[in-house]
Amino acid sequence: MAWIQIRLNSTDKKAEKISDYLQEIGAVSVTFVDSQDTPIFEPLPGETRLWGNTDIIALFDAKTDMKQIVNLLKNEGHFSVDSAYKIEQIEDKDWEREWMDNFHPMQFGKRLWICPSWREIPDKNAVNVLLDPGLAFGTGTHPTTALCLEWLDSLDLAGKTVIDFGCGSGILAIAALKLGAKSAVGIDIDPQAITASRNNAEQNGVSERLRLFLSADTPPELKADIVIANILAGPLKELYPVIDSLVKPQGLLGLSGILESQALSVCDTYSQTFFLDPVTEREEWCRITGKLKL
Ligand SMILES: C[S@@+](CC[C@H](N)C(=O)[O-])C[C@H]1O[C@@H](n2cnc3c(N)ncnc32)[C@H](O)[C@@H]1O
Repeated sequence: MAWIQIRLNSTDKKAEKISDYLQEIGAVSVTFVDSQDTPIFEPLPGETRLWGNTDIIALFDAKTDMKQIVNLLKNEGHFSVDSAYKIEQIEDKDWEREWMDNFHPMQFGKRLWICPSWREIPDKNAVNVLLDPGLAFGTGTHPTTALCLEWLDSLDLAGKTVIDFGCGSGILAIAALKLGAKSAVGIDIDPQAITASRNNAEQNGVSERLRLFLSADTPPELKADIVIANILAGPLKELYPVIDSLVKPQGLLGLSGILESQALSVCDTYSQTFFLDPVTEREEWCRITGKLKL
């Protein structure tokens, strides 16, 4: 399978914002490379690097209209009309190798680590989730996933049931199971996410405790002690009646994928039936948590 990659240079400060935007407009992965340290990423012809810093490499499906992607980036002010960028067609194996070079174990909260399978596990006594980058969202590198993982790490999940709504790679459900949850359910609209979650659960030895459903096939009476949903503010508001109905009485809710500027309106919606905690922010993104009132 072939992919299209766009590479552009940015200041370190702007890189996260551009990465978030690239993922919003369909990038299946975004990687940062320190442009100072990597001779293979020399400045492109015509590119002046006033601040040195970061190369952003985003991967899109081969059918993507890259002219449209470039126009969207320019319209959003993420780079100027004459900024240098490079678009190239690449093969699966090249992309995988690039990911392997740039993906390292990451710690979330006190107990939890997400570790690529080809790296040494830094702390064998920690709760280690083995997870390799794939085509479904969720490796821990995005602030919204990180916020969710840290929340799960902070909870006592022993014996609890968990629903991961919008499971992507299954990272949150698998982390919850490894942190002690009794069982978990992953739900997604994307069949690729269901496949990725199943494979990742197998790799982590938790597949017997994880059930997976496409949204349309979700059993009607499904409920859990803890529901976590890292989608986006718009869908989270639209899905309020569905997500609300999935939480058991006195159950906990964690929401992410919400920009700071959207937090108030998501809180307005969910405070109808949840006691909400103070909002937690990270790099323009938010996490909203709470407890069902009834
Ligand atoms: C930002 S990713 C989150 C993945 C993972 N849970 C994480 O935290 O990294 C959002 C996921 O929600 C799924 N999604 C979007 N809208 C949905 C909906 N209406 N119902 C179920 N899943 C949805 C997407 O397919 C995607 O896999």
